[in-house]
Amino acid sequence: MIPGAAEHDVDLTFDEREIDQALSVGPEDVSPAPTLTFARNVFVPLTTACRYTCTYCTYYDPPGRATLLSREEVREILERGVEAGCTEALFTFGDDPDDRYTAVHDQLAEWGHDSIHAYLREMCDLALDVGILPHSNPGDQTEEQMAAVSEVNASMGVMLETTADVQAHGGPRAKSPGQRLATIRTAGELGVPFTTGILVGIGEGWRDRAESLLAIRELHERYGHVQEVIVQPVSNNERWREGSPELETMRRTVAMARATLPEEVSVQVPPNLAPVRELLDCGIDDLGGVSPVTTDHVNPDYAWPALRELEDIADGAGVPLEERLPVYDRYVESEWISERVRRGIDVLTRSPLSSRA
Ligand SMILES: O=c1nc2n(C[C@H](O)[C@H](O)[C@H](O)CO)c3cc(O)ccc3cc-2c(=O)[nH]1
Ligand SMILES: C[C@H]1O[C@@H](n2cnc3c(N)ncnc32)[C@H](O)[C@@H]1O
Ligand code: MET
Ligand code: SF4
Repeated sequence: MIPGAAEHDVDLTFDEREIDQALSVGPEDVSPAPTLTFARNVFVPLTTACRYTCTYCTYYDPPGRATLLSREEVREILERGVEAGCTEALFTFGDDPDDRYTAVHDQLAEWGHDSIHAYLREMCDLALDVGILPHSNPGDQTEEQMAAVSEVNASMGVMLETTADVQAHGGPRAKSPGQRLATIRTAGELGVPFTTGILVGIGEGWRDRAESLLAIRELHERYGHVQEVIVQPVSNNERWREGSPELETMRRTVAMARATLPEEVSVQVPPNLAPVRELLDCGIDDLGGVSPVTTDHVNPDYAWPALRELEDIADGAGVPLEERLPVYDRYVESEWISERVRRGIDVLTRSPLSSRA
């Protein structure tokens, strides 16, 4: 049983046979993708406050140090993004930051907001005004929280991380796999194009990886909302010293993801954290959000490769590199996309992505 699944009323029905099937997949069983995509983004770390303390994460600050970006700071980042031709504003920050930190709560109140989601909504609105599409990943969300921001986001996301009960999520404040799955399900119920993924090397085993991918597949089969699944290797930093997964582990996991997930769901590996050249034959078809402007605030020691290097990676594999929006094409014309976001998309696509700087 997946920890927290019963509590969050998540019932998944895959069986042992499907797990065995996923476990039997290797790189030789999948084909390389015919194209590689990426999105040009700016990272907007709204706050470093977080209710959790994942042991692999350097992003969160202890209470007292945590900060909140002001509207003007956010505007400045967004404008730099637009100038650099970015299409995505990646809003990602600590989970429920106002829950544990009175300073964050008080600052929000001073700015006239009763929750981080109310502020996020205003910042997404600002992004659309400035001319860039919001993709928010605020961690776990209730239906009410997600509904408050879904119509001002082109897509949203949360990493499942793993369905296993790992020590990295231990302690009194721990991510619950059941709650993560409930967040992914909520996105499906609300019709939000969604990004999720697994974090590899945090203490999970092969069976857990198979189970995590099957859980994502089942939720996607119900709602059709998963646009991409990130296979992210955990990276070393000053809090996490247990190392990153071996190349062979990444190769088998990417192949497992490709073989387990339906064809329309992209398999993304971030080029700053993994040797993507050596994973292309395992079925990656997306390199995720890459920023010409901001650092990866979650993994600040790992710089983004230049766009020229992405071209080089695609060339090496003999496939075209294509820029995409934070929302995948198949959702753009659907009723899931609000009028407000559609207008933002129209403005961006009037100047073809391929002809931009
Ligand atoms: O720069 C990063 N982008 C991350 N992204 C952004 C992602 O690369 C792109 O924003 C998506 O591909 C959407 O275009 C995430 C998005 C999610 O929805 C969920 C998790 C992540 C994780 C990261 C991350 O660690 N670093
Ligand atoms: C936004 C996402 O960043 C990921 N994340 C957090 N810390 C690390 C790390 N050390 N290495 C790789 N990914 C990490 C988690 O998967 C989170 O969901
Ligand atoms: C640095 S993690 C950012 C998003 C959120 N706190 C999560 O873990 O999912
Ligand atoms: S990974 Fe996300 S939830 Fe975990 S401590 Fe870092 S910011 Fe918080």
